Amino acid sequence: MAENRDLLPRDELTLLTCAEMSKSDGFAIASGVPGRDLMERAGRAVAMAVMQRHGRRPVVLLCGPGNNGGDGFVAARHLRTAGWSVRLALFGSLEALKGDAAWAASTWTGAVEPWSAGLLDGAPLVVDAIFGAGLSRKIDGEIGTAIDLVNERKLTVVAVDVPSGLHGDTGEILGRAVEAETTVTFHRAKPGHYSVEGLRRCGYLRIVDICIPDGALATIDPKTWLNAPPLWTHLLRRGDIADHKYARGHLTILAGSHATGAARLAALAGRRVGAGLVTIGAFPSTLTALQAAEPGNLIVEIDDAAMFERLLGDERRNAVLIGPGSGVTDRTRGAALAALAARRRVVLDADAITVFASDPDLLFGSIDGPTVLTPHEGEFRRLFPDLAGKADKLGRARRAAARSGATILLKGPDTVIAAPDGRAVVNIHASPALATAGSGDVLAGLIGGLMAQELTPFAAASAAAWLHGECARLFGRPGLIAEDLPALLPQALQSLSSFN
Ligand SMILES: NC(=O)C1=CN([C@@H]2O[C@H](COP(=O)(O)OP(=O)(O)OC[C@H]3O[C@@H](n4cnc5c(N)ncnc54)[C@H](O)[C@@H]3O)[C@@H](O)[C@H]2O)[C@@H](O)CC1
Ligand SMILES: Nc1ncnc2c1ncn2[C@@H]1O[C@H](COP(=O)(O)OP(=O)(O)O)[C@@H](O)[C@H]1O
Ligand SMILES: [K+]
Repeated sequence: MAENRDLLPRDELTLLTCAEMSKSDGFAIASGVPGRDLMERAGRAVAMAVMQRHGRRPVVLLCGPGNNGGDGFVAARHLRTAGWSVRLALFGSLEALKGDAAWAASTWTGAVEPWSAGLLDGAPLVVDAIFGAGLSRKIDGEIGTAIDLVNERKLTVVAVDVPSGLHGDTGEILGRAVEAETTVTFHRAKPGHYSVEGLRRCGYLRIVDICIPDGALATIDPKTWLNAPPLWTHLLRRGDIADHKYARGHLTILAGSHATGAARLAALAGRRVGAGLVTIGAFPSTLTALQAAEPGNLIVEIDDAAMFERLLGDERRNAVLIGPGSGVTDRTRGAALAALAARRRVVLDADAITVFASDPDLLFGSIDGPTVLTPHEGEFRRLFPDLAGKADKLGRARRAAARSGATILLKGPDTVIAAPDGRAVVNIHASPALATAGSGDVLAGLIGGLMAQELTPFAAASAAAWLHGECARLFGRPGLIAEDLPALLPQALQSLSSFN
């Protein structure tokens, strides 16, 4: 198999933090593109979005004290030139505007009004140019009142860069945030756009090119991408004439004393995604039941961790999945430690995460090879109590990956996959229908199946998360259950041909 089966960074899928975006602007300006040209393009793009997405109607621009407000002044000018009825309110004073924003305000010949609730009478379309990348504290006072009123009245809002109140990096809501119909952002999206709060508030996201030179990304060395097939589709095996099943890897899954369905779902996913063989290590009392199930699974008896360790004496068992239905037992803990010590490609999910709750450092100290942990928030809390329950999912997953030495796949509508070296991918290719028992087992099986085919943990977890979401989307009607997902994998894999 190919030597480097890692994710391929793609410029077009890069996500930039607010600081990285500001660095890009700096690069553009240093390359001879004046800052006001960037603002002109940004504001014009906002006006275009308003006109393309909405029929002509009165529009009110709410402008803040920084450059986000500057974009608003430019948009107001273009809308008025196009014949729209435009009113503009500024939070703060014209005299206090600086730099490009002061220039933008000087090109606006209409009235600059103070904020008043009356501006929203008659349900105008609202352009939210209050705060963007410069949001630095909770929104309250007059601006808070204005945002609350816009939201309460359910006015149609086009937001500039981010809905004001949404933090572009962490996806946190600082006090409150605008609920937008469309958000127009510039150059590249930010992680916050794809956080749960961002997905709720951005509406349709339009990413506009404002002519920042290509070289800008190279100077930033970005570390975050939106998950999509161009990152990893080249790593998926195509059939080779010399193939044999061992060439496609052998995934071994540890089942428990009950809930054998979890291991079966994972095994189906592992085989469908291309592992050459999948073995289920069965507890003695479940042996017969598992042997009577899917005929393509190999079943071996595993009483305890020592037996599992002996099983790994076969070098061809290159990937191991422990956790789905494995049980929170010494057998599970011992098997996980044996797989890590044997430097196999290891996926630890569910019970194999929970079993280390009393001693996470034992787990972290044992991770020295390609490893993925796939916690949901509850399981994450057990291993990383100090990082749990806060905003900034991306930052939390990154810190967990650095601390544990494993790739962390932190689940949810905005699944984050973070590698120990600081790289991260955000996956929003999903469906709420995945919130069904057993769907996580399928995901774990997909990761294990791809690791068996020697994808790196980061690439395997990214590809698996996308394929998992694609299966749910392909189902395309209500009533999805976990069993449906593996059956849809062939179609999901086939759909990747359009990305080649
Ligand atoms: N140079 C660039 O990077 C470009 C930036 N552009 C726009 O510029 C924006 C960033 O501009 P800025 O850095 O000036 O930042 P913002 O315009 O987002 O806001 C900064 C101002 O808001 C104040 N502020 C922050 N949080 C507050 C709160 N909760 N309550 C009250 N005041 C608060 C700050 O003290 C500062 O005065 C981007 O979002 C984008 O819209 C575009 O013009 C394109 C080019
Ligand atoms: N609202 C949602 N939108 C998108 N994906 C979701 C949502 N809720 C759950 N999922 C996905 O479904 C899977 C559920 O996994 P998990 O909680 O481990 O379930 P189980 O253990 O029952 O199999 C995860 O991949 C998660 O990201
Ligand atoms: K905004």
